[in-house]
Amino acid sequence: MTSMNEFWQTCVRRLEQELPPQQISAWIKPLVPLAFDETQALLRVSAPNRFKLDWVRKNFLHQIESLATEYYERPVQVSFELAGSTGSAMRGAPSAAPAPAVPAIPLSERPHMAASAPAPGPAAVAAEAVHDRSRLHTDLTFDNFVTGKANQLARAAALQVAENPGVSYNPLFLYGGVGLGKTHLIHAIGNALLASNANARVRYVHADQYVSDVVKAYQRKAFDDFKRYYHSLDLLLIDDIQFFAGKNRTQEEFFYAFEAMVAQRKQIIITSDTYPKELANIDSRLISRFDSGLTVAIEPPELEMRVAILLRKSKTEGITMPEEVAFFIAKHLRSNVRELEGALRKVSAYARFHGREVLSVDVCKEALKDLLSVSNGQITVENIQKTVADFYKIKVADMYSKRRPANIALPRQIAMYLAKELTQKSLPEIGDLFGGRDHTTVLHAVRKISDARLKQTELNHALHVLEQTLKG
Ligand SMILES: Nc1ncnc2c1ncn2[C@@H]1O[C@H](COP(=O)(O)OP(=O)(O)OP(=O)(O)O)[C@@H](O)[C@H]1O
Repeated sequence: MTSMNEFWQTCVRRLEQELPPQQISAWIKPLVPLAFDETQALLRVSAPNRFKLDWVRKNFLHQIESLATEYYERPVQVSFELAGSTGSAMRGAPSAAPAPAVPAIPLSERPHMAASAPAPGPAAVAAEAVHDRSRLHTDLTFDNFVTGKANQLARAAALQVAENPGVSYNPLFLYGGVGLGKTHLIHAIGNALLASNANARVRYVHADQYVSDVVKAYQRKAFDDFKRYYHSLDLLLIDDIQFFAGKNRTQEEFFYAFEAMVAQRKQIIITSDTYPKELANIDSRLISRFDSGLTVAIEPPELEMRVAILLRKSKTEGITMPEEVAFFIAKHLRSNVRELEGALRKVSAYARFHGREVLSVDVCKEALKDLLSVSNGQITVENIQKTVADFYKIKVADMYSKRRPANIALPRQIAMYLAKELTQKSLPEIGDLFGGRDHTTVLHAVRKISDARLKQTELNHALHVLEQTLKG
């Protein structure tokens, strides 16, 4: 038996001693351990549906993490995910595989709870059914969305749309890099709308899921049902629309859904990793539709906001985090909120394991050793190359390669420009680090980008985001 399976058996036995049998059969038995990642000390566990997933995450995460930490004799993080999904459930992006009009989990399938258990009442169960149908994650609300300069416009637009769906901005198009809160914000809009109108037909869908719904409708010859379902929604939240790239049939279907919904003043909210005109392999008709409402960016959080996020999240998790500790983490981890959440979980698992009730900077240094060594505050050319390559979704290797297509040449010139701007390196040194290029090539890139950023708003915005990411 693998050590993971052995752990799981031990874990279930231990929980059986602590919890009533109904809770064990309702929540614990349906869980399946998937894999234990030795290097990250991360245990992945699947839950059969979103309802159970939310519930176990809320109520049993710490218990299971403590047991795992005890068993493996080092701090272990547990990540729950939906059975059949590949991504981490921490991302809050449900990716269950629904046929278009999916019924909520039948009440008969819902677990029966012991009186002493943290059980949802009938109203909560009904609300869960609505949320299950909408695929909304109830934890992602405006209340727990921390605001700062980086996201205040996006939040204001989102609030406006939640209050007046279909009227103010349609579509609302939110874009920004990974882990900056786009998914959170659109769930918040859905949750707010359902709170004010429980009958509203709301649906969150990840673009990937929409693509697979189209494929299923195609295979089952069920396009009428598919259309009827999507066209009948009051609010459609579609996440990561860049995944539509090259999927022509999906784009066509979405175009019809879009036209039908907007004509009836039904609200559409779209997120993407970039602004509409920059979307690759998406039909220009769609791009112009995306741009016809309001397009707002979410930028990487500034220092104060990162601190506020850490303080807020630690409080929610019941962890005492002094401000200096929050500042320490926030100064070192700058790229996105998901990274901050990961750090917080690591630190708290470490502290629990070592019996430290109050977190200190030393505990953080120790717990985050690996993360901190990568981002030790120094801006290096390697750092710039990696950040720019990630941003433009090209390979880091293309920074040194001789390839010259425009989608590579421009990011490479941007990276050279940033290397000159943010490091002490000379032009020849930078040239060397970009695959042995001549210093005149670097000079040309620096001049070209500094001129272009004065004239092109989008380029200037991209540079601003990159500088912010690199500088923190
Ligand atoms: N402003 C914020 N306040 C509180 N939590 C936040 C905030 N922004 C992001 N988060 C949290 O950070 C995590 C990542 O955010 P989210 O999944 O919304 O990112 P995203 O922009 O959709 O990223 P991706 O493009 O990778 O899907 C989530 O757990 C979310 O709740």
